[in-house]
Amino acid sequence: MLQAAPAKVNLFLHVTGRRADGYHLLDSLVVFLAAADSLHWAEAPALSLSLDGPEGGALRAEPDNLVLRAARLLAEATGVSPRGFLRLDKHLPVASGIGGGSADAAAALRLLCRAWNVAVPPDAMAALALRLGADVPVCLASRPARMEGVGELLGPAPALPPGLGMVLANPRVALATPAVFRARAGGFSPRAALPPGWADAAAMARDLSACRNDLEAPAIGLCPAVGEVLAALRALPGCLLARMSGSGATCFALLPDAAAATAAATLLPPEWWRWGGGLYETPA
Ligand SMILES: C[C@@](CO)(OP(=O)(O)O)[C@H](O)COP(=O)(O)OP(=O)(O)OC[C@H]1O[C@@H](n2ccc(N)nc2=O)[C@H](O)[C@@H]1O
Ligand SMILES: Nc1ncnc2c1ncn2[C@@H]1O[C@H](COP(=O)(O)OP(=O)(O)O)[C@@H](O)[C@H]1O
Repeated sequence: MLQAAPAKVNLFLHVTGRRADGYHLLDSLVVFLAAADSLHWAEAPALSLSLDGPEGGALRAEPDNLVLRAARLLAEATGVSPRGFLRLDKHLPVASGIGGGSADAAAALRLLCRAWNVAVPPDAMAALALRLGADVPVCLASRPARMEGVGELLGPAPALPPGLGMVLANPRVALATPAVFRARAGGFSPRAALPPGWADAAAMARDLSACRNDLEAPAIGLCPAVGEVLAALRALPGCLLARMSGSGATCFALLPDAAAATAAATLLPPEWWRWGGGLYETPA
């Protein structure tokens, strides 16, 4: 059994406030890309996880993978004993602002519901997801969404133009989310005003240019290479908009089509993690 765990990109990220517990209130437009980890499950009496793939090495030393935490939480919530051999094929860089860990956790919840033949009502599933991370609820459906609250309030995204292309680039520096939030200075941004949809990529880029990622400046302060990545993305042929995703350090460039994005990614420095393609096609 197999479940894709697609990368998320925050097309903009406004920090609109702060809760008493220190978590930040956000307004963000989230889309999912064909760039993905994949999680595999096979029958086995005990629960285990192996890490594979080009980015698996970065996680091998960590004691508690989000996939195993998701599995244990689901088992506890449904009263089953956790079982199965899980293999995570890791392609997305760790701690990079494209939600790889959150996508893996969401994929584990979905895959194990099928594998263990358990059903959890959508509201309870969303609550379980939120316990694993603020970004996990939006990753459960892996569809474009307007994300607010600390990540738990999900609404429809504006209708997106078909065939969008996206280039991702990461300078191979891990940025820890809490450190970037801590480095943020200044006040809060307003909620963005968005239209019901965009007819083409240029119109979308124009409206998105009026928004921002409020974590971009603090991330550049902690990791100046983010500035170099943004400059390189802006110089790509066909780039309509370049911005950092989430708490970084991965940045994206929006292009009018996926083929142009695939070609453009090859122009970036080979020592960076780089990817070009289209949006994730959510299975019906
Ligand atoms: C910033 C975002 C934007 O999509 O993406 P990433 O950079 O992680 O990809 C997310 O809100 C991250 O979500 P996630 O990575 O699941 O965060 P969590 O594990 O829940 O929280 C990690 C830490 O980030 C800070 N945090 C996270 C979310 C939020 N709304 N406010 C916060 O202040 C807190 O310091 C928290 O302890
Ligand atoms: N399967 C996983 N993939 C990525 N990170 C994981 C995973 N399991 C646990 N982690 C931990 O979660 C952290 C990623 O969190 P975060 O900084 O929010 O990443 P991102 O910005 O990519 O969403 C990593 O530093 C790592 O310690």
